[in-house]
Amino acid sequence: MDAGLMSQLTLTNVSVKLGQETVVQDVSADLTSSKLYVLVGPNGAGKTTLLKAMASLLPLKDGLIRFNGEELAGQTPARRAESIAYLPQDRSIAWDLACVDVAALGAQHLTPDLARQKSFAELQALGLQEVSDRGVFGLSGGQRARVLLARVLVSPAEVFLLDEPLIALDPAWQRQVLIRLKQRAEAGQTVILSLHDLHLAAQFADQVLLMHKGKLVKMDTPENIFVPELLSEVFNLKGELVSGDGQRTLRLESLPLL
Ligand SMILES: Nc1ncnc2c1ncn2[C@@H]1O[C@H](COP(=O)(O)OP(=O)(O)OP(=O)(O)O)[C@@H](O)[C@H]1O
Repeated sequence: MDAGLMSQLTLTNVSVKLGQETVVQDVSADLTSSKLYVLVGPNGAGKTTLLKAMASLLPLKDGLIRFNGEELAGQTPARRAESIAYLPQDRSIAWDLACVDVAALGAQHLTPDLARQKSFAELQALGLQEVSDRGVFGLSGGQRARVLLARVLVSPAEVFLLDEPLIALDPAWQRQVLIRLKQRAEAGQTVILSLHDLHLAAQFADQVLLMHKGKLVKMDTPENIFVPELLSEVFNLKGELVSGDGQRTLRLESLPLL
């Protein structure tokens, strides 16, 4: 992508308070287009909260989030939706609409016919062409998760925020979805997702955001994040990343419980 067309999501000293607790603390990062970012961290590290804050679904206690220099908090939801799409962790769907119609809800910028066409193409890419006319209540958990992912991917947004997009997917579809998301990054979009599977994070991420206790410990390449000291300090795991033939393999062992 031409450097002049790069888009940038900028977090400056972002803190979020939930109840009495500051659960995201002083996070700063520049997230640019054409990259796949993976948020990792133990349960309760603040990944979901940070993604919701980036989607402007939570107010900030401190700090700023800007997209291409413009503060998101001041924008109308419709304006924000032009730049940012969000997949929540909750995969519930309220109505038993056909898959193709659920996915088309993400493409409100198009005419109904074009939205359905685009949504069918995305469902096809996610292996759901045969069930596209079926009601979502009759799908398996993994199929429904892919329909909701399609709804996000048909949007015109430049940034995709995806909270645990691989939940409920079998191992083959976990990889297919990551390949699809990587294609989106290569096509110039910014893809930011949370994952618990560190092996997949190591293989697919361009940059990893390592979170622990509400703080961004480090944002860097998998090679510089999955090092023995950080794996032990943050995850209580013994491990190392082995690179070769363009592949990254993470070897992990448990340490005794703290
Ligand atoms: N409504 C709330 N009020 C108070 N604290 C909350 C609230 N929601 C979440 N928290 C706390 O905020 C912290 C961060 O939660 P968050 O869901 O962002 O973590 P996470 O990294 O996504 O975790 P997981 O991997 O378990 O999904 C946790 O300690 C959680 O208990």
